[in-house]
Amino acid sequence: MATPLLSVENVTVSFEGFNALDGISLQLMPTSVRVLIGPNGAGKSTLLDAIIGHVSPAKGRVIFKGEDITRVDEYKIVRKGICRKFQAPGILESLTVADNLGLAARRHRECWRSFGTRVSPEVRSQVERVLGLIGLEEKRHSLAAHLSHGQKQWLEIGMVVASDAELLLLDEPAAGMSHDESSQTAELIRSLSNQHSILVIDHDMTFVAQLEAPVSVMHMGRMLKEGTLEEIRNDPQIAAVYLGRAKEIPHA
Ligand SMILES: Nc1ncnc2c1ncn2[C@@H]1O[C@H](COP(=O)(O)OP(=O)(O)OP(=O)(O)O)[C@@H](O)[C@H]1O
Repeated sequence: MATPLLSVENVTVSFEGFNALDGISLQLMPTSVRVLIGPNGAGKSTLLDAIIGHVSPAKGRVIFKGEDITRVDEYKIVRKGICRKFQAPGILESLTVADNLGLAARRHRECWRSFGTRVSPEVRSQVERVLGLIGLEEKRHSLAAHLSHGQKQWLEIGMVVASDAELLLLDEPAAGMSHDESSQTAELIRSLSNQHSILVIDHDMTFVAQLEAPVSVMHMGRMLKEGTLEEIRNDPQIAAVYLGRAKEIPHA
């Protein structure tokens, strides 16, 4: 059987005695997409924080590529190949699209001493590859400030990809997008799963259905259920957790 890229094993995270994560476990295989849903306060963001080393678990382990990273510093975890994209784009608006991607690629390939010198052919080809993936070739010389909201989100996903991360953590990547942009984002994430593993938090069930991926449902810091969107949708326990709102989950 294939080895998981990521294993979260019985992780507990406490804030002043309150368990935001309460012995949660999750596995993610290489080149796969997983969607994380759950009501507000379920612990979804805290789980991403625990994976990336932003909070330190009181109990349990996080294993990435067979290595225990539970208490490794956040910046070292990023270098090991996990990268997180927050809901608000973190791009540099005064730089061009290509320069934003170049920065992300260089962070991992070249030491900071070489910053400001010529861009290496390796970085240049990485920028071209990612521009193609995110569909922004035509915008390569545009300032990031001039992009639409959806394009800014795609640029930031591109920056995560340019950094060579193997595991991408995406927090509501389609938030605030039009229906078309949202569909394109789902398509982009599906295509990225050829080379990456992607853990996506989202509340928008139309978007979740478009990802065509297994869904993990969190509730009160625990994993309530994992399955297809259809299985999740038909589970009465989950309907109760969402106080009836699970009926809004569309058929996959
Ligand atoms: N730094 C913190 N200090 C204290 N409590 C926190 C902290 N971070 C999160 N919590 C609490 O932990 C619980 C889980 O929060 P978390 O943000 O992980 O939930 P979530 O599922 O991401 O919710 P949402 O969908 O609203 O973003 C909440 O009750 C929250 O108030």
